[in-house]
Amino acid sequence: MSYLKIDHAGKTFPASGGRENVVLQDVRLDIAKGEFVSVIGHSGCGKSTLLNMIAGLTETTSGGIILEGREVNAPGPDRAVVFQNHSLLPWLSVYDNVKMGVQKVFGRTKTKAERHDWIMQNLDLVQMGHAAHKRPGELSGGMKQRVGIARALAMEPKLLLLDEPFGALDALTRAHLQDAVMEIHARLGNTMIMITHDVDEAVLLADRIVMLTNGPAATVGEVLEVPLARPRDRIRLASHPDYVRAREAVLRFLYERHRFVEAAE
Ligand SMILES: Nc1ncnc2c1ncn2[C@@H]1O[C@H](COP(=O)(O)OP(=O)(O)OP(=O)(O)O)[C@@H](O)[C@H]1O
Repeated sequence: MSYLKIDHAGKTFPASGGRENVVLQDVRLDIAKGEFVSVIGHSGCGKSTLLNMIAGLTETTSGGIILEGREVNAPGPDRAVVFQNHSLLPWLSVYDNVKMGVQKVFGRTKTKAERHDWIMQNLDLVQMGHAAHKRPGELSGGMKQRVGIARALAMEPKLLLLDEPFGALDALTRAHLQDAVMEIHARLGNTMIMITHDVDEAVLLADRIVMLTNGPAATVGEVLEVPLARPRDRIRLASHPDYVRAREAVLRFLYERHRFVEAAE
């Protein structure tokens, strides 16, 4: 039995004039515990919709999402999401933003002192302990994303769902945060699913890359194993034959699909 099973899942939205917009159709995927999966596909194909279905924020229209043998049909603290644009509450300090989730999950099982230590431990994990008292407005984009990751991790979710978390960041900050996510994954061994538009990011981080076909009715087109040992070093990997091969395979998939769309228009 797989840890997370996306079982023939589909999503149709109502469209204007009584029509229907079939966004995803028959998506099938089995994800193992501790796996890092990247999801890539052209803009608008349904990546966020898929992640939202796993998060329980969007209902599936057909099929289902099964996490550890139980069907997902609502959001829950066992699935934390980090969005591209941080969703921190601006009137709360960094500390209190993380505390909100911690109270919800550990309000009954950890003492106040334990919860405090846990909040600080998670902020330190993303090197943001020093900014615990600051408000989100006083932080850079990269720092806000770090806090968003800390807040998600502090809930000890079974699944960490990352929806283009670094899309709005400059290349250097992005690289630092990619390294931070790889370290966290190595240390905690959590199951992570990350949407990205960035082929290098997908190859660097993932154990497997799930490539979605173009919409409408997008589905899994190809799944690529990334056979690179960890820890991964971006500089050393850049010329590694397996890295280059994986990168090419993803580019080819996207390029061929893209051409197909143009030809069909
Ligand atoms: N709540 C909604 N109601 C109606 N249609 C929606 C809704 N959410 C998404 N869609 C439609 O579903 C399709 C897929 O959107 P989605 O955001 O999942 O794509 P995406 O692959 O994540 O795009 P991008 O890469 O540009 O972020 C789009 O056509 C979008 O208009």
